[in-house]
Amino acid sequence: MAKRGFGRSGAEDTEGRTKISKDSFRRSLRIFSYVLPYKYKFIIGLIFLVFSSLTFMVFPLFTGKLVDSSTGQASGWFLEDINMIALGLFGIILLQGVFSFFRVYFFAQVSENAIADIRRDLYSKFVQLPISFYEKRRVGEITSRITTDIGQVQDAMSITLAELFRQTTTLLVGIVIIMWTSIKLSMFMLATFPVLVALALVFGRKIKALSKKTQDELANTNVIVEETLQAINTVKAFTNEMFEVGRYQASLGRAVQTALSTAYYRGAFITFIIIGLFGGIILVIWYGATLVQNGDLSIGDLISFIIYTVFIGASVGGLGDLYGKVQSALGATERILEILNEEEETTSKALRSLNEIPKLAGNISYKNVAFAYPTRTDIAVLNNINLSINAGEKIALVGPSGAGKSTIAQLLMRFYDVAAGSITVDGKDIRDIDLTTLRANIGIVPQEVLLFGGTIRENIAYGRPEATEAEITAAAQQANAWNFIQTFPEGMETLVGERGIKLSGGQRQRVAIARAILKNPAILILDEATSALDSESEQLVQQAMHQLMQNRTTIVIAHRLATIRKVDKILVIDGGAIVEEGSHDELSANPEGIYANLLKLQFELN
Ligand SMILES: Nc1ncnc2c1ncn2[C@@H]1O[C@H](COP(=O)(O)OP(=O)(O)OP(=O)(O)O)[C@@H](O)[C@H]1O
Repeated sequence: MAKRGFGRSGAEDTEGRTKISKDSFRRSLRIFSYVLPYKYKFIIGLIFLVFSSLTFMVFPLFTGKLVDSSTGQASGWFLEDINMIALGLFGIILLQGVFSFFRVYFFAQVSENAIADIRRDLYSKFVQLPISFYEKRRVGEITSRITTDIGQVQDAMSITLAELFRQTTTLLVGIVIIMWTSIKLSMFMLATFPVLVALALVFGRKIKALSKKTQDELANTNVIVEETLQAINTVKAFTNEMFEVGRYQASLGRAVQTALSTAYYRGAFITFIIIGLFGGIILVIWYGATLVQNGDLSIGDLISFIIYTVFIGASVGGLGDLYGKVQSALGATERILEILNEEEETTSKALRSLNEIPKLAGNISYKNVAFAYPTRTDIAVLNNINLSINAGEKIALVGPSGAGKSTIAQLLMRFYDVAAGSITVDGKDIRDIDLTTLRANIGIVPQEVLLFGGTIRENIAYGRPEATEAEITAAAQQANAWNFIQTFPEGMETLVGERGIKLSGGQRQRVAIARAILKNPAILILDEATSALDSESEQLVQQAMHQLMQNRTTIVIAHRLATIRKVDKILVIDGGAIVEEGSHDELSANPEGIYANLLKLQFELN
């Protein structure tokens, strides 16, 4: 399971459960605001829950009376006839069945709808949270909020709460009824039976923990299998087959050891249940039988007493289990609420077409920009960056890996805010430009193009969802993508992504270029692919990029210097600062310069 760690306020154990306290309970109650829109259904469900719980409690009473009526001991009760009581019993069961149906039905309506609302809000929050939120957490951790945690809250809403109510009613009403039936026998039973059930519960917990340990050990052995099968080439290349077999066997040995020590406790548990719990029941029956013998109790009363005892025992056990579930649900609720309280980016919340968004001209200027990533505030990634690009100009950022080139581009999109200095677009600080307007005016062709599962058309249209068919086709043509798309039997309708065909790196880049063409932004960020494409594909991509750059302010993050000779200005970045600046000719004329050296190096490599 993903590690939990959202800087929670409540104390949580390793399984993500929160101690039940007034405070944690009060905080978690806020999740019930999601139930409010469905409150009438909730109340109806609650009424059926009360009815079904109460009819359930009448069942043993009628059973006892049925037995008593056979010996004529039921006289004086409102139903005396054996057939009438049996009929009444049927009636009760029928009612309970019907009540239970409506209880489940109404609670499901409430919980399914409320949970879908929470899921929607959580997802909507996720996509609107700033990138820095994601830097601090792992994806597994975040997705477990929307799966595991929500699942626990759903259980709580649909099952746990109802069960809690039902078991508590059973316990309280059960005790009142048995007291009323026979106070002596009740005292005797209450002194023994619940103690035994509680012991069984503690014992059961211990076994559950041990079983979990066994499962973990087994999971460890599976990790070895998965790892080695995935890297089977490496295993064979290093002739480490027997080494891996040994590792697997050692891991299996540990799993067996844990399983065997669990079996010891499990055996003891079963023995305890048989001797202890059933022994307890025998004691109650024995004492009850002596009361019957002395004429203090009727047989029917004893039978209903025993059934109530079993009910009470089950509810004591059930409540213990429910306590753990409520703890988990509280923990999950707090983690969900914590995310819902996170501050989101100030993007526009309305769905607007790109045409409605104001167009920027694309004059960019960085003034004394300094920056450190929120996760590593101690490391200055950029220092004192000054640059300006006029609308329509093209610049290239070059420099060693890790110099800060991509960071410069990311700051322009306001994925992060600068630590010092300012970035302006058209003379306005980007912190004062509406975030949606800013980003809608920037197009990006990333290094690694990720396509969504869907058709090629949908992937291109992602650049501007309202684009017409003709516009999409034109974009594909300009991006040099049309030709390869035509070679697929389904053309634009070809599925890509996980369930579809896999496009090559160059093809994916051309889809990304088509997306950017469709978006038609004033500013363009081209993050060149680090791995070289084959020369034909390279040429097609370069042509398409060239087409895309026309009349746009462009920042090229270049890894291969051959592709950037035509830009207006080249900035050499090293250690987070601009160390050289000029045209290709100017920079290559300085033999001591970094650019000239990079050129030489690439030339030698090629
Ligand atoms: N999300 C991040 N969190 C923390 N540090 C980061 C993050 N992204 C990049 N860095 C660090 O910032 C520095 C600059 O990274 P950046 O990606 O801007 O370099 P680059 O010049 O684009 O490198 P490359 O050419 O390899 O893509 C590097 O030292 C990198 O380790």
